Amino acid sequence: MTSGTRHPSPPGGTHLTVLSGPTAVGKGTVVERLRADYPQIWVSISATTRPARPGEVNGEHYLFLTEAEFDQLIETDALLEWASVHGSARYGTPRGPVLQAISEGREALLEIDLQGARQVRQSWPDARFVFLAPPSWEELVRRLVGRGTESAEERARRLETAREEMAAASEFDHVIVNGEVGQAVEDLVGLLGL
Ligand SMILES: Nc1nc2c(ncn2[C@@H]2O[C@H](COP(=O)(O)OP(=O)(O)O)[C@@H](O)[C@H]2O)c(=O)[nH]1
Ligand SMILES: Nc1ncnc2c1ncn2[C@@H]1O[C@H](COP(=O)(O)OP(=O)(O)O)[C@@H](O)[C@H]1O
Repeated sequence: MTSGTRHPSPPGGTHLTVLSGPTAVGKGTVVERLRADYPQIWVSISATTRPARPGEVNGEHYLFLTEAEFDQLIETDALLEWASVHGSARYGTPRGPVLQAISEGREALLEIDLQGARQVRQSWPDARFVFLAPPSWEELVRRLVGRGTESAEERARRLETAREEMAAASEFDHVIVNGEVGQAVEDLVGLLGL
């Protein structure tokens, strides 16, 4: 789904980290805490075709785009990766801001799904790939139910995908278990060398 553009490893090692993990493992929660506690880390803002939820700000949580606008980004090779997630909306990482942040010497973090992580692996093989795992399958289900944002039918669909995603953990360079949020953030920051 991405172009064939490859990015060379920058001198001094990689500054790009990709965080993935199954639905409801706590990716959003961990990244939110990281943003608050470590503002020096640059976090990518994804483009998406899903509608904004109440309280979400365009350009802050996501770039909310129409299908045509998203198509335009694909056609102009402006996305580092993109994927249809949970069968509905498309999500993608704008390439320019990532390159800009890295050229400024900042640590850059992408929170994207497994399909996106695999694409970044193709174009940016030296990036650091981190899988956020739940303490157990039962706890993952508890978090998904506890969040209360999906219908039972949607939850079942997501758990099906989550089973496949859990099986892909070994593709990643590092696995962090999200037992306690603060500890998971510290583990992640440790990998970034901060
Ligand atoms: N490939 C890809 N996946 C993304 C991107 N941004 C977010 N995602 C994934 O899309 C999913 C969004 O999930 P959802 O629960 O519907 O909404 P959220 O509240 O926006 O996270 C999560 O699995 C994210 O990891 C992106 O830029 N690229
Ligand atoms: N370490 C944790 N311990 C307990 N509950 C957590 C933890 N991390 C996240 N949660 C809860 O789990 C649910 C899913 O977290 P969320 O960040 O929305 O997941 P994701 O972004 O991976 O889909 C939320 O209700 C969140 O408050």
